[in-house]
Amino acid sequence: MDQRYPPVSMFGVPTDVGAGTRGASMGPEALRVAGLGEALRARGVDIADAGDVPGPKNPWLGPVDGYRHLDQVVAWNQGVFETTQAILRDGRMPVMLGGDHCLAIGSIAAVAAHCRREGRSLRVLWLDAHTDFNTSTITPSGNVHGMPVACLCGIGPDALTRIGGHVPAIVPSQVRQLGIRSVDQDEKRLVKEHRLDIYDMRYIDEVGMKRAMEQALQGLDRDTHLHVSFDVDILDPTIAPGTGTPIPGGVNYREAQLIMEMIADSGRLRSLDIVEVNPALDNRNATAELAVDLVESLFGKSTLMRD
Ligand SMILES: NC(=[NH2+])NCCC[C@H](N)C(=O)O
Ligand SMILES: [Mn+2]
Ligand SMILES: [Mn+2]
Repeated sequence: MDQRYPPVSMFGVPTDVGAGTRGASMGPEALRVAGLGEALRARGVDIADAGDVPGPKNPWLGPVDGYRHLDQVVAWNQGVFETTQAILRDGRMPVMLGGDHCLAIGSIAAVAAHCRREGRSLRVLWLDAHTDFNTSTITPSGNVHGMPVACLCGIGPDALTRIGGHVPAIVPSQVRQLGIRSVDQDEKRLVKEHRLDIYDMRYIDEVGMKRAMEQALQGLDRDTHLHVSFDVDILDPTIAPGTGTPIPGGVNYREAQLIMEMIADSGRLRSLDIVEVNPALDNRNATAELAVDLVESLFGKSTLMRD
């Protein structure tokens, strides 16, 4: 299997405007300090650091009409969209360092537009404790990081659903969600209604991670673009405490490695988000360091034994 990767451009998006706890804005620097660039370079990946996307400061206000900081969320996502698009046009693989998970609206909208242009199929693998499928009317918090999947599927405010120029940017059948264990009451109804393909922790407990991942990756073909949106709160909080909305009962270290190894084996990874690292809540950068370790596996580190 072809284990080579296209050249990578990582970029930081230092904001927490979509979250209800401050600190994910420090995520990009924490991932750099944990050695993300060096680790991938040591693996032979051609990786450049495109620096940080600019955007407005966090005004730290309450929700208005069901959204907290909607204007700021839109502005940041516009920047993410443009940066992701420019990287893809250069023939490189975008790796977004968040920031909170609302930023996946911009990155995935750009990836979807790119796939549409190139006539390639897109699969989104959403690694998360949460389904992030809320809307302004059902959200318990108003935090837009709980809404990106819905927005990408065309359910949300125009300013966010239209970012990629095509509404909806993606359809639910392109998405697989893995690691889920916290879904709000009305959000449950909505994900069922839209038939999201969800591999929740209960399912993983019952069938095991190998089988769950095989199913989540089923149907990829030679020219499928696989986008991985890695919310570090998929991990159990005992190993990844540095995140704003930790939920007990997450994936353990070996399960997390297996997820990444199986994605690497697919040979289809073409874009990545690493989001919700919150250094203010972390224990000596352990969460960023674990994320770097896992991303190394995503780029083939632990396939050595099978080469
Ligand atoms: N990307 C995240 N960490 N999302 C957490 C969302 C939590 C909760 N469901 C909410 O909507 O407020
Ligand atoms: Mn999330
Ligand atoms: Mn989450």
